[in-house]
Parts: sequence; C-alpha cells; structure tokens
Amino acid sequence: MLTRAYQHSLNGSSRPEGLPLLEVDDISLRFGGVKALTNVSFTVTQGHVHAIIGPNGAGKSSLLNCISGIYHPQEGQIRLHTGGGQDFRGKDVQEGQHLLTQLPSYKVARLGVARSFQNIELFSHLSVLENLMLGRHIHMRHSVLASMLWFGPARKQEIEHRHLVEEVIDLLQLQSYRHKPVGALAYGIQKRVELGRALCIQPALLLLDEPMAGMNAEEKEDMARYILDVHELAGVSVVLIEHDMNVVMDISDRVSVLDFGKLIADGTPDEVKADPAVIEAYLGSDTEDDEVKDAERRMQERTDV
Ligand SMILES: Nc1ncnc2c1ncn2[C@@H]1O[C@H](COP(=O)(O)OP(=O)(O)OP(=O)(O)O)[C@@H](O)[C@H]1O
Repeated sequence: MLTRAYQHSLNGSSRPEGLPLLEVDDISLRFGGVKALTNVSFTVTQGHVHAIIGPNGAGKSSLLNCISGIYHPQEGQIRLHTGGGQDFRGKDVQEGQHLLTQLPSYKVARLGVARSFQNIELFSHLSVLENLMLGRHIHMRHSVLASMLWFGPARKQEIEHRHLVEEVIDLLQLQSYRHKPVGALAYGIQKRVELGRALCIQPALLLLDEPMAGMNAEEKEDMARYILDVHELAGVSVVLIEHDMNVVMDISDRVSVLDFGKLIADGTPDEVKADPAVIEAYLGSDTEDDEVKDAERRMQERTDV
C-alpha cells in the first residue's frame, strides 16, 4: 500500500503502453553441441508482466542472459525500443531501437535493462539503504569518493538519489530494515531488497529470474503482491521467470513457454493453460515407458546439429 505521493517515476521507459518494448527475433544459442535456444521469437509489450515458463533446463535463464547481454546468441536479434513518449523528467524522447545482441551487458544495463538473479547478489555486510544506493550508481555523475567527502554538487546529487531510494523503500515496505545489514535479514526480505535495488535503476525493463525461488507460500504471496505494485503503481514492464504456475497465471499479462530450447506456446495465461503442447510438456506422457522414450527423442532432437 502506498503511504505517500511519489515524486519520482520508477519507470525508465518512455514507450506508451501497449507498444512493443522488447522484440526477441528468431534467436538461437548453442553451447557446443547443446542447443540451449532454437529459433525463439516473442514480443514484450510496454506495461506488461511477461512470464517465461518451462520445465527444468528449458532455456529460460539462457534467454534472460541473452536479453541482458551476458550471452550472445549465434543467430537472431533482440531489439529494445525506446522513446515515442515522454521520459520520467517529462521530456519528449524520439522513437529508436537498440540491438541488445550486439552490446556487452554493462551497455544493456545503461539502456535501463535491470535484472535480479536466481541467487541473491547483494552485499550482505552493507545495509539495505547502502545496497539500494548502489543501485543508483549508474545515474551518478559525481564519484563515490566525492559523495563520501560530502561536498557541493556531490551532496546535492546524493540527496536527490536518496529521495528516490526512500520512495523505493516505501513502495516495497522496507522501512524497518533500512539500516540493517542485508545478511542478517530473512531470505524473503533479502529477495525484496534485490527487487528494490533493480528498481532503483529506474528500469526501462525489469528482468526477474525466479524471484520466488525457495520461498514459503506466505513469502511467495508477498512477493507476488510487490511485483504487482511495481507493475501497477510504478508502471514498470517486467519479464519474469517463475516455476510456480499459480503465481504466473495470477500476475502475468502474457506467458511464453519454452521446452527443450524451443518456444512451444505464447499467449495469455488462459490460452497457454489450455494449450495441449504445454500440458504435455508439464505433465509428460501417460506411461513411464512413453516418458523415457519421449525424453530420449527430445534430447536427440536437441543435440542434432
Ligand atoms: N554456460 C553454459 N555452458 C554450457 N551449457 C549451458 C550453459 N548455460 C546453460 N547451458 C545449457 O543450456 C540448457 C538450458 O539451460 P538453462 O539454465 O537456460 O535452463 P532453465 O530453463 O533456466 O533451467 P532451470 O529451470 O533448471 O533453471 C541446459 O541444457 C544447460 O545445461
């Protein structure tokens, strides 16, 4: 629940809602003989929560790594669309597109593609506030040293960033943990801090890799609510990998399904739930023999180069 009016927009994209924000266009990624992704295409729309689901080893993390510039697919393109609206300062931004597949990960991050990882990647000895402030470094013009010395423009900059960070703390209800070292917090709270740090970037697109992994039912429910707040109140577009189908179906606008590196379905949660290919991928064949044969067949398909 929001407790006050926010001065800063946390959404770093100026694309009007409903327009394509990210286009994954026919990408294929191989590791030696293993086809991690084969001819995968789909579009993420501005203002959507877009889930990527699939059984273990389906290629979900590889796909997220391709979007964030950690992996570079051998074939295909990923385009991030910018502009065509007003940025968070109210300035008109011309429409343009960036080929993420040609950029190293730090340049993809500078375009506002923020991500969280399956394992918590926070500085455990630093406080919640310090971890969140680190999420702002991408926007800081003055050096960390100048900020530490706390003079002139560096001080002004620090105060401005601190305001935004306080709004993220408020949105994610982290007030009571502000000065606690992250390592001392419960797992579910640490995952929330990680979400907060990604949000402090003012992302154009937020990539979340299994934000609810390892959580109990109550923690999952909380996290789902915070993701919805990030989406509905802050207007941030989200790409989410998640194993819990109930959560995915509840909070997603669109779902893409991978199986053995191929896109087998792409649609609304209801369309995907009713898709026979998805049901087969999740439930497998009727008998144990069929299951083994099916797994062998699909593994063979995947390693045929
Ligand atoms: N760096 C790598 N080197 C070699 N093979 C890799 C690498 N990264 C992924 N793979 C392979 O690519 C395939 C897809 O793996 P990926 O981790 O993307 O799947 P996933 O759907 O995220 O799985 P999970 O749900 O278990 O996290 C697997 O066969 C995996 O072993």
